[in-house]
Amino acid sequence: MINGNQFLSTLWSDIEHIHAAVLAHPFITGLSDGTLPRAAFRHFITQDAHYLRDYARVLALCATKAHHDADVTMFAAHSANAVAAEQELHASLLAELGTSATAAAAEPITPTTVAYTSYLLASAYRGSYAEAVGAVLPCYWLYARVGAHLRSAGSPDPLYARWIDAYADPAFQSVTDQVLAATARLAEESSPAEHALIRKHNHTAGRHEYLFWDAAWRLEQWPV
Ligand SMILES: Cc1ncc(C[n+]2csc(CCO)c2C)c(N)n1
Repeated sequence: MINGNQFLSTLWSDIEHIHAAVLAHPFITGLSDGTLPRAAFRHFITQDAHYLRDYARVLALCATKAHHDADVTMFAAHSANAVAAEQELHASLLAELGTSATAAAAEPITPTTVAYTSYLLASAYRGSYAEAVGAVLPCYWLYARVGAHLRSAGSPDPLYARWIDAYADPAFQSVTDQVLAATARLAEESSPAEHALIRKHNHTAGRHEYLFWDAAWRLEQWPV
């Protein structure tokens, strides 16, 4: 049997370079120094609103596939409450950006959002519980770490500061800790083949997380 916390260290070392690349990305440095163009932030929030709708479904699939009652309850609660809290934040940020959640929902879903949500849905529908957990993990983990980093940096822009405060919130850090604990337990109960799948999905989802920031920075649209 492997040690769950050691496995978490391996998972983190697999995505550490992605975390470093995200912190150095002009979208993130722009959030904390206030230079991020509003258009890029608006693109991000609009695409993230699309993303969250599918992410809630992916978490519901994790709940369906979980092996233990406690994990069913945890993922079902995150699907219902944690995602809803983010959706509320987005609705209020969109209002301050001069638009609305309804208007944002009518905007096209851009290529990177389609790629990431399709990948998550396919992994969670088709894969084992371990695969589904591997795929959803970087979403929590990278946001918790990025939020903690940005909190110490802050932002002179009140709108960006509100976004940072939401992800640096201890409640948000605590949902991440719950998922990390569930992942550690799962690893202790899983085969080496499942460990390899968790690592593969953690890495691929981490890469999608980077792309998501980058697409907002580029104001990505469908070229045709
Ligand atoms: C692209 C993208 N990746 C991660 C998150 C953060 N996040 C979204 S749902 C969820 C689970 C609990 O709310 C977390 C941590 C985001 N907003 N957008």
